[in-house]
Amino acid sequence: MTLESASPRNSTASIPLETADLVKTFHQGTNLVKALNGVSLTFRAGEFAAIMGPSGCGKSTLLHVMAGLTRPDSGFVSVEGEKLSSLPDGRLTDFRRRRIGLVFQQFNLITALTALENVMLPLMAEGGRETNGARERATLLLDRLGLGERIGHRPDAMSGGEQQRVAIARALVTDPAIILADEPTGSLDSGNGNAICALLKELNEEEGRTIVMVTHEPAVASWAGRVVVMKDGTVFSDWTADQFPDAQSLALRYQEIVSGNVTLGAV
Ligand SMILES: Nc1ncnc2c1ncn2[C@@H]1O[C@H](COP(=O)(O)OP(=O)(O)OP(=O)(O)O)[C@@H](O)[C@H]1O
Repeated sequence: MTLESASPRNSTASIPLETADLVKTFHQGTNLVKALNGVSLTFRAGEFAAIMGPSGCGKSTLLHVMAGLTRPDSGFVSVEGEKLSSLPDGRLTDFRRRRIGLVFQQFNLITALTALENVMLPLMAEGGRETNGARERATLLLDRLGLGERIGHRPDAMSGGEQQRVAIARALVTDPAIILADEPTGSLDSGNGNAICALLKELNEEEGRTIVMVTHEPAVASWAGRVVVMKDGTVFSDWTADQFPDAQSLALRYQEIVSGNVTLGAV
């Protein structure tokens, strides 16, 4: 079963996500850390991309900037042609809620709410009022993700893999232009991690969802059709699936970069 799209995901939005020359600096005591140092990337509609790189290279910062959770010092992010920097805070929050689906390593579900209520949250109107069709859409999504029997359960009564599927359902419920996932398998064992990767791949292939996922695991990144490797706040390499035929070859190439055995010109 494929969920019907309420938005023109593949028509007007051929470039759902673009970044241009992003720079982001953080203060750490008296030091300045350049987390992003000129990142320009374009993600096409229906693309499934992984962002990899050694710890501290700026992956999460990039994802947060693309999600509008962190404002860059310079450069811009454009989602479906809308520059996030041109939106004041209130409109940015609203835009993000409708057009960007977020998935985090720690699931970020509300423990006092059931799976169904968590998934309905992005559809609730001002004052917590239920909007038309919210319950039906959330139920359909949870069913689609194999959680039809679990909709009344609270997160602490669910496995990590189930909680992450609830979080993915919540990310999908507004039918956003893009799904941004920060280490979505990072808190899961390999079996549950694989199941989440398979689910993301299915959502990408069967529904044309554009997905950008941060991970430091080559086995997880190899599910994607494109792998961007970052180093020191910049894009070090940008590979398509034909350049890494399997997880093992990706792991080898990635390890060479992380260990410093490859220079930029050789990638
Ligand atoms: N809020 C912050 N305040 C200060 N420094 C920060 C902040 N967020 C990130 N940094 C620094 O920016 C750099 C990039 O961090 P970021 O979390 O984006 O890296 P990462 O590649 O996601 O790392 P990891 O794989 O370990 O999660 C790091 O040096 C980090 O210490």
